Amino acid sequence: MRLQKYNTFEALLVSDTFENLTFSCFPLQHPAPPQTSPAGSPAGRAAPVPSPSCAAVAFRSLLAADLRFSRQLGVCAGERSAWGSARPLLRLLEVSGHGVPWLAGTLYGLGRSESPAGREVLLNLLFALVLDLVLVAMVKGLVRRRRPTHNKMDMFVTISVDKYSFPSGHATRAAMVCRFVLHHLVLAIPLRVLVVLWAIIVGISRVMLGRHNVSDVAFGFIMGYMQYNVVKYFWLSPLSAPALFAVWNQWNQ
Ligand SMILES: CC(C)=CCC/C(C)=C/COP(=O)(O)O
Repeated sequence: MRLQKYNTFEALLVSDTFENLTFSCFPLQHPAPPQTSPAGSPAGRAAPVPSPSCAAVAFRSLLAADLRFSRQLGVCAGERSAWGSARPLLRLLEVSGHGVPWLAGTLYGLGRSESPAGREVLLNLLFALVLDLVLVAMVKGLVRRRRPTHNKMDMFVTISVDKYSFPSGHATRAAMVCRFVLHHLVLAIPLRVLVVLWAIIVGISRVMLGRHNVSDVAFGFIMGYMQYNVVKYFWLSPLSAPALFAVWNQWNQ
């Protein structure tokens, strides 16, 4: 049977419609009474099928709605999709929220920065970006939710866990970087609004490109928002990490 290939969470997610979901996971109607063999022997008895709880039915309904809604929003999933002509623009947005340019830009800034305060902020941004990659990889590897079937796997630089979609790494990074930038950069109001808009648009574009379901992005935003709290808690400074800054200063002399 097809379901035997999946773990429980995947089994809930492999079907694209509510109807498929009910048939491919657990039946939502009450099962037919178990059949017994003519002799009534236990060997001939069909295993009873458990009826799902209300919470399980509600959860599955939500997942089915998520899959269906995400498919409808995937209007740039291919060149021939409804809004396929906007795909190159959305792919540009994809690169703007990708880990490689953010890591490369931060490392470049660190190498060029001459002020200790600037270096401290950039070092913490580097820590935040690495933390984000590690946490997202862990959750993706644990949940193992497959990307939507309408996604074209033509993404720019991926790692093995990126075949999974929960949570969206772009959404976590966008939310975390947005909070980081708003806290540590002195920006005029229009620029602050632009940063927030960028984060929101990066998230929405993941669903429009067909890379993710809405729930992947929603959870990604929440996770990224909370990741900034971790960065703030473990903020690296000459006081909290004197050895690190001593090595750094030595290296830059
Ligand atoms: C290889 C490096 C440094 C980062 C990978 C960035 C990436 C491809 C994340 C996946 O994002 P989504 O989960 O939003 O598709």
